[in-house]
Amino acid sequence: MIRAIGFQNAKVHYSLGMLLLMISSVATAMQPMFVGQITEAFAGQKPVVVTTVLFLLAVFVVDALGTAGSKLVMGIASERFVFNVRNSVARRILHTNHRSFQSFDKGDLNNRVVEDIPAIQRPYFTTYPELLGAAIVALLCFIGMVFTSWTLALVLIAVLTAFGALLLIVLRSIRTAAETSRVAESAYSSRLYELLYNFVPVKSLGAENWVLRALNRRAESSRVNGVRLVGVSSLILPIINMATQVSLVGVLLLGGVQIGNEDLTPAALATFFLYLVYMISPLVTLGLSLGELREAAASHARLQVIYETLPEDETQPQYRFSSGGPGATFRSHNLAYRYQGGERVAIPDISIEGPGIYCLVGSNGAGKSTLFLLMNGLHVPTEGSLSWNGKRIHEGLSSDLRRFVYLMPQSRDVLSTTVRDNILMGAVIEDAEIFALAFRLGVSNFLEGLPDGLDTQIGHEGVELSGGQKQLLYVFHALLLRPPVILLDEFASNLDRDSKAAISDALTELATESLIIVITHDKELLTRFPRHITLG
Ligand SMILES: Nc1ncnc2c1ncn2[C@@H]1O[C@H](COP(=O)(O)OP(=O)(O)OP(=O)(O)O)[C@@H](O)[C@H]1O
Repeated sequence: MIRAIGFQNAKVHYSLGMLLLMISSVATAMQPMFVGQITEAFAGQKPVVVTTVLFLLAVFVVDALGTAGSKLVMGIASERFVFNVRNSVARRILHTNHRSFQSFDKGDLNNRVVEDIPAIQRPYFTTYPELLGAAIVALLCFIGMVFTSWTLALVLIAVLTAFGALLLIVLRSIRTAAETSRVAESAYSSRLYELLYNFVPVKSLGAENWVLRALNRRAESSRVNGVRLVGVSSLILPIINMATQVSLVGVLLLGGVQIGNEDLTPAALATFFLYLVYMISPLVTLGLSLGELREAAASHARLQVIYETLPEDETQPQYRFSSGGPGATFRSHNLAYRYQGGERVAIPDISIEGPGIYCLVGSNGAGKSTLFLLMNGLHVPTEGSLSWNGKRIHEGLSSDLRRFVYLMPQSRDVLSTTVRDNILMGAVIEDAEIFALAFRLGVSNFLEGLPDGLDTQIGHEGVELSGGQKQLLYVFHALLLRPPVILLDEFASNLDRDSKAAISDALTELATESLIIVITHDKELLTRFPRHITLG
């Protein structure tokens, strides 16, 4: 499946690359034959045939051009492969349901996309072509050897079979070592992610050394596993070296004996030896490539897990929510949600009639944020039921439901893009409407003071916004889109008095047609919006 995704629009380049590679490999394997003929002419003190020399030069050129051309088109195809798979995995991650997404560690997920995808393209674009080229050269050289001296060729087979068996045992251990090494690297990446995210608290608590020690422990585990992998992989080359040395010595000794017995001519031994030398480099490539294949298999398995454990979210909801005029109604019955860690959050039976504004209150951990996630379908109830406008919510409805119920979560950050993109998040709304809203909220100065207006870049390459300015942008989205239901989790915690009052006015106006539920601990807002729903 991953292979089919990766090869979209890359097959033509790939096939051309393979063809060029095969041509250059045949050209390589023909060289000993021509060199052998020239050597025999020298040895027999006969004139060298010009066409043989010309053929030798021609195969040199074809070899060089074929190798370079093949590398180029394969490179183009491999970049396309990585691009395709990255897009597909990112799509799967963003389209999966919330519960499956939560089961993944974010650093680990990042590591799989950034590291494992380039790792899995290697077999197709480097290893298999190398294997094919090596196999063609080795096979043709071997045929040449059989025709030169079949007894020496038999000895060679015996030696290579013995060392081949040894190689297989090593290759099996490489796959296991590669898997544990990738897991350790991901664990390091996850920890690093968390710590970078918490840079400010770490610095202000003076916890740099404590954090470094935690990071070092993961780095140490990654190092130990890396060493283990390098350790097993490093056995490949000595095995191949030994195999070639034993082959070379064996052929020379046995060939010498055969020459003594007049079963073989010195020129034939020279040609056989030449074939063997030409065969050695492909054999080394073959051994090393097989090792790389085992490492890539480990990465492939990690990516496969993403496709298997992140199901694609529903694309065609069977039921379309519509506000059907003002007044969304919500009901819950025996509702509970159990987190994967085992925490069970029970929600009392609730009945809410829109439009209007309600405050959702309760102590820390009472389940307010959990209820919001259930209300907009990101969490699917593990017990009981909930319904909007009499329609019971189940998993298949969630994507349509989220267009009906807008949720602004408690923890959110701006994206490194323009102010306009951060406000709209893909929605199509005229700039004039954004400025009109800013004017109504009394925050025009904020938007007009930005260096490039709505095109101002936010993030490390642009301006930094204050916590309150960020919250303004998040609330803008809801006020502009005016969805039938709006859930705001602590929307005002960083807003100044004036902004809070202006947004509250705007929400009150919006609440004539929409149902707005606000999670807040703010006394002013609790007084202003007197209808409360209490949890816990
Ligand atoms: N991702 C999670 N995995 C496991 N348990 C969770 C998760 N998120 C919340 N919980 C648990 O669910 C319970 C309810 O949490 P929730 O965030 O809904 O409370 P809350 O009322 O919004 O709290 P607060 O006012 O502090 O934001 C808590 O006991 C919390 O530990």
